Formats: sequence, structure tokens, C-alpha cells
Amino acid sequence: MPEIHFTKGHGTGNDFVLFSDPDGEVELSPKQLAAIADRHFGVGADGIIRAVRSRSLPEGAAALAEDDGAEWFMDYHNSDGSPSEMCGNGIRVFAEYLTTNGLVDLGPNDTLTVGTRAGVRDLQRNQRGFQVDLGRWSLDGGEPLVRAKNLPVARPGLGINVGNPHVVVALSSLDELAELDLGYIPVLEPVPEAGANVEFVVPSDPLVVDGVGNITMRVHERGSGETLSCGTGAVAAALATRHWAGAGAPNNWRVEVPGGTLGVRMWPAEDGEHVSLSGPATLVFEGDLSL
Ligand SMILES: N[C@@H](CCC[C@H](N)C(=O)O)C(=O)O
Repeated sequence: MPEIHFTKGHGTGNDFVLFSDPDGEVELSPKQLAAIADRHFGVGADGIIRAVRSRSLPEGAAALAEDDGAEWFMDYHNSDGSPSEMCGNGIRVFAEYLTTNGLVDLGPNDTLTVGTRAGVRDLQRNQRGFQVDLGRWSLDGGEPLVRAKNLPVARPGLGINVGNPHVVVALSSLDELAELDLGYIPVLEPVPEAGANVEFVVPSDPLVVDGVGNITMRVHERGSGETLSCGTGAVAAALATRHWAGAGAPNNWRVEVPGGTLGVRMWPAEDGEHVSLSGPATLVFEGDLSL
């Protein structure tokens, strides 16, 4: 029966159970992962993050081939036990966990390279907490129709991939956003093969203040339900809003989510446009659990 020493952490209220398994010895089943994430019978979390050395798991080989500095791999699962390629809030909390526990030594101007199922990602500390370069993004997933509880008519969404899949829907007012009942899973048509995280976005009026675009968002996460925040969702929402706003729209965005504020920046890199996410990363408490 595995004993696990865990840390509970969050990024803008998107909360995680983190534990370290350097040699890849603790393989948890989807049922065990879901039991840990259960808010009534377990620790409670939107996601579970295992810190495992890239060399200790098969998926880590691809990360090391991409960058041999990716010593640690973020093995991310949603609260229903399903794996995901990427978590924008989780990877910042993962960085805080690795540094706080002395698993990496990160100077103020150093870069931390982390392996994920979406590829290798770089992080640096900044004034908000951590900034992560989520790499290149793509308009991917078409424009499915989205139905949600308390949304009077179906709306067209925009599919965006930032390592994991998202569909972003624009709403007309904060009242409309508040009325949504995301206790029910939004229905997408056509249904994306790999599912999707769905973000509902209201652009601020005025949209741009001092060169920064402003939006408010709620999210229903694939595999976790409604959460207080989704980092990759905030990035997808900013990218979709910039796309809809057209020429002249800014490359810096402030995204308000129920759990706080996230920053998104699009910037030209050698291999194409990259998008970065900034926000806090907080460790809350530690404990032990036996399964
Ligand atoms: N909360 C995360 C995203 C977690 C994974 C997502 N539910 C998926 O299945 O892709 C974030 O902060 O990005």
C-alpha cells in the first residue's frame, strides 16, 4: 500500500496535490488519482502532479531528446484520473514545489526546463510568481457550436491548442457569464475527438487600457469540471479575443478568473509566435496519505 507525502498548492485557486517520485516507482491508477482528488473523501484537488525524473518514465525520453536539461517531468492528471498534456497553473506550482523542496536550484535569473506531455517548457521567476513559455500555439479544433446550461442559444466557439485543447466562446456581458451553470458539461458540436477545455469570455469595455487587453473568463475543464482558474485556458481566451479583435489588437493581456488574475503575452520567437503565461504559485500545506 503506497504511502505518499504530498503538498497541496494552487495557482489562482486552481488547486493541485503534488508529490515526488524521482525514480518513477509510484504508478497510480485513474481510480486512485480520482480518490485523492475527491473533495469529500480525499485530499481534494483539480489535478494531481507527480514530480518524476524524465529519465525514469517512457514519456520523459522525448523530453530529454528535446532538451537534456529537462531533468524533471510534470506527470499531470485531472481530478477524474485522466492524463493531460499541459497545465499552465500547475507547471508554475510545480516549479515552486521543486524549488521549495530543493529538488532544483533556481537562481533569480535562471531558467527551469520542465518535461511535459506537450513537450519541454521553460519557466522563470517574475514579479507575479512564475512566467512559463508555453511555446507555439495553433488555431486547431475548428469552430464547434457550444451549448451550456443557462446560455439561451448555442454560440460558435473557436478551437485553440496551446499544448492541450481548448474551445473559447465569447459572451456579451458579465451577467450572462455569471448566469452560466458550469456544473453541467458544455456540449460541443461536433464533439472533439480528444475532448476540450471550454472557456467563456467577456471582453472588457474598453478592451484595451495602456496597451493591455482585458477579459474576464470562466472555464469548464476537461476531466475536472468548473475550476476557479485555468492557465492554458486564460492563454487560449486571450489568443481568441485577439483573433476576434483583428489588426492592432495588443499582445499583452490581463485575464480575470474567479480565483485571481493571470498575465498573457504573445511574442515573436525564432520558430514562430510563442505565448507566455504569468501568475502566482502558492504552496499551502503538506500531509501524508496511504492508498
Ligand atoms: N488547469 C490547467 C489545465 C489542466 C488540464 C486540462 N483540464 C486538460 O485536460 O487539458 C491549466 O491551468 O492550464
